[in-house]
Amino acid sequence: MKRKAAYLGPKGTFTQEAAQYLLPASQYEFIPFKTIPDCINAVDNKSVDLGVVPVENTIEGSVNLTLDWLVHQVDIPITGELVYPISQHLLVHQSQRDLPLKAFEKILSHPQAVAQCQLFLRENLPQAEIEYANSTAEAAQVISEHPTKPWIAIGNKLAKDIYELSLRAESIEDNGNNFTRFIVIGQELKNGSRDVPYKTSVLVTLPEDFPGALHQVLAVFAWRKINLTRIESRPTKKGLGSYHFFIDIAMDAENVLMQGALAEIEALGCGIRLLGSYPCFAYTQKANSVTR
Ligand SMILES: O=C(O)C(=O)C[C@]1(C(=O)O)C=C[C@@H](O)C=C1
Repeated sequence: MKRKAAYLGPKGTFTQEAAQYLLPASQYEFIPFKTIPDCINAVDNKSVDLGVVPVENTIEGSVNLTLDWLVHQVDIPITGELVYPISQHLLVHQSQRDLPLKAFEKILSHPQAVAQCQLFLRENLPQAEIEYANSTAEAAQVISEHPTKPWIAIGNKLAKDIYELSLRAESIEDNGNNFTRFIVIGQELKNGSRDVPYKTSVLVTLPEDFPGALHQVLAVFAWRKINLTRIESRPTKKGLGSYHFFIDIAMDAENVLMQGALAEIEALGCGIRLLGSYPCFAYTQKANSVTR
């Protein structure tokens, strides 16, 4: 029987592309969910085996909803990562395809997609109101359901084909270096061969706020020459000025150096939660050529 993989839907999202790139269709059934929390909850309540959700983009930064939901609402391990290229396009209903850009009244898309195209939108569609959708594909679907409206969606070519839309402008992101990091959460993937680099994600909470508290934590990694690939603070939601830190470390949690580092952070009185230790896959041109 096929394993079940949740992704942010509906059909035609970047998350679907990433999930299908990473997980073989022969082994997985892909199930769309309306929102990122719905996806994560489906993994948590075991109605699916695993889920794929976006976590960070090169232009716009963190997907805070993913980070916060993983920390505050559930306790599910991260079991893989894929960095996937993103290209945003303007999609319109066939009946609106000859309308000049300045005549469109509304732009629909996911907030991350809109943020990736700020310069283009300011220059070419300054008059249009922006309406956020749960995903780029949801925006494309709305356009397909409103053929007479002068509305435009930002999304990918998969959504263009699925919802039978026209391509009005291609690759409109502000920076060609547009990649999104997706994570796999839940049981399995993790089967990277040893030449796939491993990463460990932890959540660190400082014991109290004092000068140099964060410095002490970072020193634990620095003197061991352990490379950090990301550090992100998010509010603990317990009060203004109260933060915890997401730290990504370029090392497998089983490495003795890492175990020493994590033990030392605990000895400093910090709270430390292991979010996952997992293989990091990168997209290559040849479809489905991920090294497993
Ligand atoms: O809306 C989609 O298509 C998604 O898969 C979500 C998402 C995101 O949240 O970052 C994924 C990749 C792009 O950066 C834009 C949107």
